[in-house]
Amino acid sequence: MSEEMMIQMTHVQKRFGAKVAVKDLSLQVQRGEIFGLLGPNGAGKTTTIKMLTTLLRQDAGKIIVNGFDSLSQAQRVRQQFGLTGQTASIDQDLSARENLQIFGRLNGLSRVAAKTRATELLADFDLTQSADHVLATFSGGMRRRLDLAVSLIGKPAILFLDEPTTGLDPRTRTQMWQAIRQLVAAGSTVVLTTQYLEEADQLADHIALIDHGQLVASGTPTALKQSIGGQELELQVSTTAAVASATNILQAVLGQNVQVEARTLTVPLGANSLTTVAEVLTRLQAAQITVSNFAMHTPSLDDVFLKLTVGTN
Ligand SMILES: Nc1ncnc2c1ncn2[C@@H]1O[C@H](COP(=O)(O)OP(=O)(O)OP(=O)(O)O)[C@@H](O)[C@H]1O
Repeated sequence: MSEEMMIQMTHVQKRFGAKVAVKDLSLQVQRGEIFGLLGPNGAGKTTTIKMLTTLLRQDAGKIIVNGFDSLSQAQRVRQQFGLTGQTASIDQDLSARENLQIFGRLNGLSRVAAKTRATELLADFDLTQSADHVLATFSGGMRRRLDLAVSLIGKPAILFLDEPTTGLDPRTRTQMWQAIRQLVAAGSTVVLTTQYLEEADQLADHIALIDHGQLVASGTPTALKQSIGGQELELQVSTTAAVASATNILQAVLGQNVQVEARTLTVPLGANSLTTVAEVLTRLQAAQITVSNFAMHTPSLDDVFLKLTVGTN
């Protein structure tokens, strides 16, 4: 395995009875990146994360985490990562600082080291001001940041973030994204699962989209969006009588097939789209065709998701 690779899964399979939850899945996570694992409900994300974190054993294939084999070196693999979602085990009657110190001690740090680490993490996650308040007074966003801080006590090489911002308001979500970006800037590798495609788009360097336990697409968010097509121009003419001549103009200028639905015309745009769109408008005006609606669309990750996955429901 190359030095840059933090996780390498090759031809991994997992069944539950007759149900194949993960089928011949191969994935690679580079050191220092945010890797987004996406897929519809039942796609196999949880099963994959459980195998990566040694909570489940795969039936076939190989998983190497930071150089260690998930089956024969499970203990070493467990030392490589932090997991979020441990807030359940955090004591509500203690302060953020006290909780961090306790987790530090549980992670094998000395009393002094646990204190120092707690102070560092409180500063990193903007919790210094509330450090000595009991958790019962914390907002959802503060709890989530503390949860992230707790998972980083042992300075893990990899962090698994499962739905890190579910239920947070937009402002708090943006703060969480900032905290995650800072982690990666400081050298961590993050594996992220999320229902929010915008979150993956904002954060992930690389995305693997899975469905029915199989990889259906992988790449940077930009590459995935480009893979399902580039920009489209959509315009609506005000009268049905103008549809035919507008179609001719679009075809002539853009050299692409025009999709017509009632008075709405849709056509893919190539490179130099702004110049060609300007020409389309000039020609439509010259032909005295009135446009009642006009839009340019760039595919979003939602489009990628909907186009490439089916899901179980
Ligand atoms: N312990 C189990 N026993 C039987 N089937 C299981 C078990 N765990 C998962 N499955 C099945 O394996 C498939 C993949 O499940 P998994 O939980 O990995 O999907 P997921 O992508 O995490 O879905 P979600 O987004 O809903 O959490 C599903 O069809 C699920 O019903």
